[in-house]
Amino acid sequence: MATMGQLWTNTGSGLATLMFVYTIFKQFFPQFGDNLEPLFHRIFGLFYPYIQITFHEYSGEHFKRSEAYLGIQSYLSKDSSARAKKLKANTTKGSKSLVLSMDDKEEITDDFEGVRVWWQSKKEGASRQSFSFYPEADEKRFYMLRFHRRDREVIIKKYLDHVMREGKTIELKNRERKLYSNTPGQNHGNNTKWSHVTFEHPATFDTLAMEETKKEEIKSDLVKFSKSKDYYKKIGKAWKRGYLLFGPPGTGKSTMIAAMANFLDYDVYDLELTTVKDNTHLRRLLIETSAKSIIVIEDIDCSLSLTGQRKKKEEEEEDGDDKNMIEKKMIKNEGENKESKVTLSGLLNFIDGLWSACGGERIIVFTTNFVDKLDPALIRKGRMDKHIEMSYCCFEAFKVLAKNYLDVEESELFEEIKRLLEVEEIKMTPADVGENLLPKSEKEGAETCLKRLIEALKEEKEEAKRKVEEEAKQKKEEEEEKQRKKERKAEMDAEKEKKKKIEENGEEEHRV
Ligand SMILES: Nc1ncnc2c1ncn2[C@@H]1O[C@H](COP(=O)(O)OP(=O)(O)OP(=O)(O)O)[C@@H](O)[C@H]1O
Ligand SMILES: [Mg+2]
Repeated sequence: MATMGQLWTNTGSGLATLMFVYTIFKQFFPQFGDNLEPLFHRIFGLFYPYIQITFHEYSGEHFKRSEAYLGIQSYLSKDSSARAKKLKANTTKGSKSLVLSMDDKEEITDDFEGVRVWWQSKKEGASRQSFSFYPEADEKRFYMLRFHRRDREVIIKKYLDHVMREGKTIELKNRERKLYSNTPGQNHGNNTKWSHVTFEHPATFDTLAMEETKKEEIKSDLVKFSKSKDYYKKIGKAWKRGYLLFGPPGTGKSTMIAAMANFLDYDVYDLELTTVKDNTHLRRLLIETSAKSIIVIEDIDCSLSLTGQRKKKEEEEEDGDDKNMIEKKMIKNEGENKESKVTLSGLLNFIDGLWSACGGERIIVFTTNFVDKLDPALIRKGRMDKHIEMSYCCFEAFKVLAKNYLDVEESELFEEIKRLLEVEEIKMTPADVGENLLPKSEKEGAETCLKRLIEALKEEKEEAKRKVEEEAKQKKEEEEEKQRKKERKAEMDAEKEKKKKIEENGEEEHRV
């Protein structure tokens, strides 16, 4: 009895013969060729149990590569680099690394839910003899997917979706991420537009100096957000999340944003509100942002009329005597508002409303040095979902910096540093700690740097002590001055009282 292999070989050669006969027949009797083609395909289909789908590189719009083709290319790149024997290396626009894909005429197999498929990279078209600047223009590349017809359901309903989804994920991972900014140098008429550079900030959560538990909490919050597309859809909320980072300068707010972007593989839009003319312009800029991005507004407390309204209010509450001063300030505020008319409500409306229509996930991050200065409407939960305090360097954070800067994980000097940071509670920002740990010459070893940090911490302690003493002294002097004023006033009052009495007595004597 013939084996399965022999059976297929026989069928295969039978089909080849049929094809050959048909081609000859078509050449000699072209008038019958077209009529017989459907019949031929039907006969061929009876013996050939496979279905083929082709995905062309260029389809539809001219010069625009088909998304499906690119998705498949990315999807297959992970397997082809491991399995195909002939590979092709490409740099695609916006990709940060080489994309390896299988070369023309190569075939690889893929298994999905127990179903096997075959992918082939193919090329068709004339190879021109004449010279052209675009020698490849006539070549048409495509991927051909082949599968057994009994698997049609799985392939059409599930597998192709799976390929596209995975392909997109790989594409996103490979893409070059961008840092966008709306700098005033890029003026178009009156409005600034986004310009971009490659985003290559090296900060990661591993290099971020912060308590481990806090880092883990933020990381899992980000992961949960990025995977919650369906959840946000279900609850009818725009797929966005707001973070407020607050803390003194040099505690790592900007570094944290870079670490977030690197962690999620998102683009960053650095929005400079002072160059945004008005709410309409702001809206346009925000609508232009792409999905998978972090929109950053740094130092929100310094951002013009957002706090301008508050400034006016505060001024009204000021001592009425200084009217001239207030008027001057008001004029100044109006001047500022003229330059930029972005309002708090404009920004809030956008955060709350329009994003729902934009689709795609976005994170918005505000940073500030003074959280108390912000309008409560801006930072209420729901708008800024997570408030993260970036504070002075703790021992755990120091250890991260020591590892980053000096490659040191243990040292007997650590005890002293721990005591200074935890027992003495000396406040130093991670930026200052880092500056002290940074070797200043080739010769400087880790120990020298750690000792420099200890000295700096001690100096900081002295400085803090001096400050406290100075403040106490100033306060005491103010109290004394107040007391003196009080006593002087009491003396003057007594004097007045005395005078009054004398005068009253004089009048009485006069009357008597
Ligand atoms: N938590 C941290 N972990 C690691 N490096 C840090 C940290 N904080 C500060 N640094 C270092 O200090 C420098 C300044 O930090 P960063 O710009 O992030 O501070 P910031 O809080 O944004 O300050 P500002 O309020 O002035 O904008 C960074 O280049 C970084 O190297
Ligand atoms: Mg900053």
